[in-house]
Amino acid sequence: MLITIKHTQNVIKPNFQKVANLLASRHKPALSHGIATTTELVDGGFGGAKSRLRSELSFNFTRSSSKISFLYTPAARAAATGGGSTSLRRFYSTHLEAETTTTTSKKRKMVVRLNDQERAEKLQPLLDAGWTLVEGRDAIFKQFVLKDFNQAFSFMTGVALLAEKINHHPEWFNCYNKVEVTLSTHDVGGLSSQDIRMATYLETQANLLK
Ligand SMILES: C[C@H](O)[C@H](O)[C@H]1CNC2=NC(N)=NC(=O)C2=N1
Repeated sequence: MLITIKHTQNVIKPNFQKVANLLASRHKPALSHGIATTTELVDGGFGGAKSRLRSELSFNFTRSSSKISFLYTPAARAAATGGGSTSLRRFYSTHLEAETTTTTSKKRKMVVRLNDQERAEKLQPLLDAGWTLVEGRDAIFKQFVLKDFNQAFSFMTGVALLAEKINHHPEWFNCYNKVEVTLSTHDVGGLSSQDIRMATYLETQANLLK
């Protein structure tokens, strides 16, 4: 069976890459390495029969990079090269192990829920500034009262630009000069540093408009 470079580049590697990127963006500190396996039916080369190829994706995450390598298991190697011509074997074995290393972008911040110490240090100043904890949710709420609708909407526009920039969006309601904002991080099911950052920005912007 001929695993062409094209197949590896166009199918296997990008799929693994997607898994790795997802894991890199969502992995918990505890998850520093692991093995993911996938099996796929791959056309045999030169009219060979289809066979099931089981590949292993092994990954290791460090703070600044995630090293992803995928190896075809010995069984797959045997299945893939057994019976093939010598040239096929040679081709297959030279392209059998491909290693990709991606460096998760330095900018991507791993988002986790605030721990107790962070809540005491970072959440308390916001509660002092009028934010309240939402009943039954790990979220914070505040109603901002601006001069008029025009000011309220420009306030929201500025916040919307930050929301897009940091990929963190408020749950909000606007009625004339009032803007009601609820913040929580859906991806982690509660408050994270993103909410602190967004709330702090809202406070700064609202104070500028006073
Ligand atoms: C797919 C997209 O990146 C995610 O859904 C982002 C978008 N904005 C978000 N906003 C908020 N408040 N919480 C999130 O978890 C979140 N996740």
